[in-house]
Amino acid sequence: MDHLKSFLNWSRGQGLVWDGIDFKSYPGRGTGVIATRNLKKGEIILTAPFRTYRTLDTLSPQVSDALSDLTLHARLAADLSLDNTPGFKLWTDMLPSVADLEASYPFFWPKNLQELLPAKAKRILHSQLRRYAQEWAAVSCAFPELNEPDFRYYWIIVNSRAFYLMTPSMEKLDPDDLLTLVPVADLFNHADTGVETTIEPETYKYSTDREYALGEEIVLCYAEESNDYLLTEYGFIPDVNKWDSVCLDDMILPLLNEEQKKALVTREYYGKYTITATTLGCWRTQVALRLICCTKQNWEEFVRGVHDGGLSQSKVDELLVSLLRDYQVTVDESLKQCTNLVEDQHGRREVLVRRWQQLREIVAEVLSKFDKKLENR
Ligand SMILES: C[S@@+](CC[C@H](N)C(=O)[O-])C[C@H]1O[C@@H](n2cnc3c(N)ncnc32)[C@H](O)[C@@H]1O
Repeated sequence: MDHLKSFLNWSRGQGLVWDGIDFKSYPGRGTGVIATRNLKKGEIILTAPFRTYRTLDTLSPQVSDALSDLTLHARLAADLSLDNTPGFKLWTDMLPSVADLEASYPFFWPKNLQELLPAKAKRILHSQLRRYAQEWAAVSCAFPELNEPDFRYYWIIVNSRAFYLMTPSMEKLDPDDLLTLVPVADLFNHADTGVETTIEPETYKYSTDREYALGEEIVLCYAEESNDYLLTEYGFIPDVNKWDSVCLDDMILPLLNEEQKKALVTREYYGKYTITATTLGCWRTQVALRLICCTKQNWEEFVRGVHDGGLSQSKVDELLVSLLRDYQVTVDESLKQCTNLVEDQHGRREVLVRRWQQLREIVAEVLSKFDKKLENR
């Protein structure tokens, strides 16, 4: 906690201002933000001047010059790895440790555990690992003195703590170049909904999205995404996530022939098929399944909004239910494999088991809704 106090004192000195909040450690979530009085909706709790951020504009000239072709993510990670200023040391001292990250991030897990992740999480992870390998190859060539564990650590730190912010000077930038590290604001933990941000000349202001009672944790929504995404990008799975979903790509895509795949690509409906506990198949899922169940002409008309697809709905529902029943078998097998893993002190087995249980619950809920829907037909 002393590290946190020193960092907060330094941050105040840099011009960060907060009111009605404090920072404390939460079991299993690291440091978070707590209300120190009852807060009304819309109260400004944190003001962070642009000059305290680490962005494209604050990269050291050596990193900017040598790595101009790389993503800002990689350039920020290299810049952090090479920084040895005293203020920066105060920040890094209170960051999660290497051991914390290694336990929670699938990126660091051994291959046998990575292979047990659900398909969507695996896809995100593989793309992270591919990108990381390319970026490290370029960074190590430009800065041979850098050691890989440092770069890898900061690469994940940037991944888990940077926001996409748009300051006026960034308006013309490529979206990837909006990545910004904002000290202190990066202490908010995540939940389904949370604090709001507004931009004022030279500062970002963080305000309450609702009333908070004294002692309540104040959170931010990092992304309205599934737990597969939160696990691979941020290293945790919340118990409650109204944005959670099951990705059906691995079940639907193999059912499509080449012509059907082409039709979906042309219409920009290829992949990202999901179900949630509240939707019985998202719009994209409805589109893809209809292509399998209906004539091409009927499908074209559905996609163009000529009709609502009501006549083919029961066929679509039946196909979806049979896919979900098959998926239930996959889920149960994966759950069994994860449950049989040897317990490890990092809690990774527990995370895998919880994730598969969550997917099982969503599928069971959707199937029970379908049962009711079919009964009422
Ligand atoms: C932006 S930082 C938030 C501050 C962080 N807790 C700390 O100690 O520095 C994001 C990290 O906080 C943790 N975190 C955030 N929200 C969480 C949640 N709801 N449950 C568990 N861990 C969470 C994860 O480790 C995540 O990678």
